This record gives sequence, C-alpha cells and structure tokens, in this order.
Amino acid sequence: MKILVTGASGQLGSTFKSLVSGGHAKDLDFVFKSSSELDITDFDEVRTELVSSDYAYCINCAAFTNVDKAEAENDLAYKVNVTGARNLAMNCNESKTVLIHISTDFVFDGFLNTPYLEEDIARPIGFYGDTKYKGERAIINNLEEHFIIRTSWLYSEFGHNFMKTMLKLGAERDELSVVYDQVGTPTYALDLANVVLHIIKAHSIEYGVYNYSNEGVASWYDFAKAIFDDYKIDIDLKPILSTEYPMPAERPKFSVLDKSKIKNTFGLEIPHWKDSLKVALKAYSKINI
Ligand SMILES: NC(=O)C1=CN([C@@H]2O[C@H](COP(=O)(O)OP(=O)(O)OC[C@H]3O[C@@H](n4cnc5c(N)ncnc54)[C@H](OP(=O)(O)O)[C@@H]3O)[C@@H](O)[C@H]2O)C=CC1
Ligand SMILES: Cc1cn([C@H]2C[C@H](O)[C@@H](COP(=O)(O)OP(=O)(O)O[C@H]3O[C@@H](C)C(=O)[C@@H](O)[C@H]3O)O2)c(=O)[nH]c1=O
Repeated sequence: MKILVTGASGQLGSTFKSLVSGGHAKDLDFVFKSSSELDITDFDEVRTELVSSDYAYCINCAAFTNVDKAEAENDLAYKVNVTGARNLAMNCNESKTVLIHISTDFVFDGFLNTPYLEEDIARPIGFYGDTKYKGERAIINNLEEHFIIRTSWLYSEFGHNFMKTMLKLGAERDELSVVYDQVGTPTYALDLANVVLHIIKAHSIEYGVYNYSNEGVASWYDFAKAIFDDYKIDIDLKPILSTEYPMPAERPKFSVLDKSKIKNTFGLEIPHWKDSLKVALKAYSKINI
C-alpha cells in the first residue's frame, strides 16, 4: 500500500520518516516529499503526483505553522494552509486517495472552560488558526474520504518546537519567564504519528474530524517546568501573563481537546503528556549527545 507524505522535512514529516526507518511500518510503501519536491500550492504538481501514481493515502504534513509570521504573511499562509489543502483534496478525490490532514487547536477561540469537542464552533482568533480552519472546510467540501486530525502543542526531537526552544534557552540563560494563562495539552509528534499509522492499518472508513492530543492539561509554564525538571536544567523559571509577553498573534487562553471520539472509534489508549515528554527528551538526548 503506497502512502504519500507531503511537507516531509518538517517536524511531523521527520517523525514519520523515523518511524519508517525504525521498521514500524513494514508493509507500507512510504514516499516522502519535501516542499522543494512537491509544492502543495501548485495544483498541477499535486495532480501529477497523485493522479499518475496509486497512492492509497496521502498524509499532509505540509503547512505554514509560524503563528506570528502568519499575521504579516497572510497571502503565503492562506496559499499553503487553504489553497494547498484544497489542491490535495480535489486531486485525492480524482485519484481515489484517502487524505489524512492535520489541523490545530488554534481553530478555537479559547473562551470555553471545558475541553473542546469536534462539533464545537470554530472561531479562530489569529490568521494561522483562520487559515487552518478554512483548510479543513476546503477538504470537507471537496473530498469525502478524509481524516482531519486536530492536534495541539506538537513537539518532538525534530524540527522547531517549544521543547527544543526551552532546552536551547535553558542552556543559555539563568532565568526565564513563561506564560501560565494559556492552557492546553502538549502532544508528542510520535504519538500522533502512531495514531495515523493505526488508522491506516485498520483500513478505517470512519471518515471525519477528530481531536487528538496527549492526555492531561498544562499551561506553557507547566510544560516548560516539566522540561527543565526532567532534563535537570537549573533555571529560575517565572510564571507570567500573556500581557507580559506581547506577541504579534493572540493565542487561545484554553484549547484543551476532548478526545472521546478518537478513543472510542479506534479503541485508543492515549499516553499522558508528562510520560510522553520523558520519551521525547530521551530521544532528543540520543540525537544531541
Ligand atoms: N507545530 C505545532 O505545534 C502544531 C502543528 N499542527 C499542525 O501539524 C502539522 C505538522 O506541523 P509541523 O510538522 O510541526 O510543522 P513544520 O512547520 O515543522 O512542517 C511543515 C512543513 O511544511 C512544509 N511546507 C511549507 N509550505 C509548503 C508547500 N507549499 N508545499 C509543501 N510543503 C510545504 C515546510 O517546508 P519548508 O520548511 O521547506 O517550508 C515544512 O517542512 C501542520 O498541519 C500544523 O498546522 C497542529 C497543532 C500544533
Ligand atoms: C519562547 C517563549 C514563549 N513563551 C510563550 C509564547 C506563547 O504564548 C507560548 C508558546 O510559544 P510558541 O510561540 O513556541 O508556540 P506557538 O507558536 O504558540 O504554538 C502553537 O503552534 C501552532 C503551529 C499550533 O498549531 C498550536 O497548537 C501551538 O502549538 O509560550 C513564553 O512565555 N516565554 C518564552 O520564553
């Protein structure tokens, strides 16, 4: 069974590569395409790749993910996150390929105080979240055979992410301030990739939108504290308000996802974020000896 991975050089794409090279996807024939090998904003390129081959699945790891830059680079963020998603959906429809697309907790405004369900109203407060939501709609409107998985606060030993930023800053500084009034759930990219593999191996036809994150709840401060404690970094870590850490894009204050649907549909047990963080830090330390 042939599987196309777009945006293959990013954090999640690299995680899939590591799973495949580690022998965790033995009967699956993965084809990895980085942005320079397949530009998802180019309809004809996408069409040529999908229609001339016999991909059973396309896992879309390609996205414009810089939340702050998206506020200034509206056109590019829209092109990648909306036009790119639509190009994939339209061509997957023609090539009879199931599209597995990754979306985000940032489609929500963060005004709820109980975990978000898939059917809760999406009302993004930033341009990144807005384009991700429009990308979801473009897929739903053009392709029935889709899985859209909304995840949150993705991190890993690969690419750019909060865990690696904290480890870098922790090595450079004696003190650091991190916001504690944004609450969500960190998600280890390897756990997400394994769930995607699980869905593929199950040949599921339960198409639709699903939430997936690790279990548990944290503020970014809690997440940073756990990173420093587990990695034994001695630093004076201060909890601050978002107003004390101004950024171009506003983030939702609360974006915990309810995972009942994905757990019940696929019989999953989801690791707690604190347990997965330990696994990720071990993997990171192996790469960065
Ligand atoms: N990171 C996070 O915290 C979260 C991410 N998500 C979602 O998860 C998915 C994966 O994220 P993650 O791996 O962290 O993101 P990354 O930014 O690490 O990777 C995205 C990849 O997409 C590629 N890309 C950009 N534009 C194009 C294009 N036009 N055509 C093809 N590829 C392109 C980038 O390539 P290049 O570097 O060459 O530009 C990059 O390799 C995304 O959909 C994201 O929205 C959801 C929740 C949290
Ligand atoms: C580096 C740093 C960040 N922060 C704050 C800023 C921000 O509010 C919060 C998170 O920082 P980041 O900018 O790294 O993360 P951010 O870009 O907000 O992460 C988001 O990315 C997109 C792609 C998603 O889809 C989301 O799920 C989420 O993971 O931590 C501090 O308070 N102190 C610091 O030293």
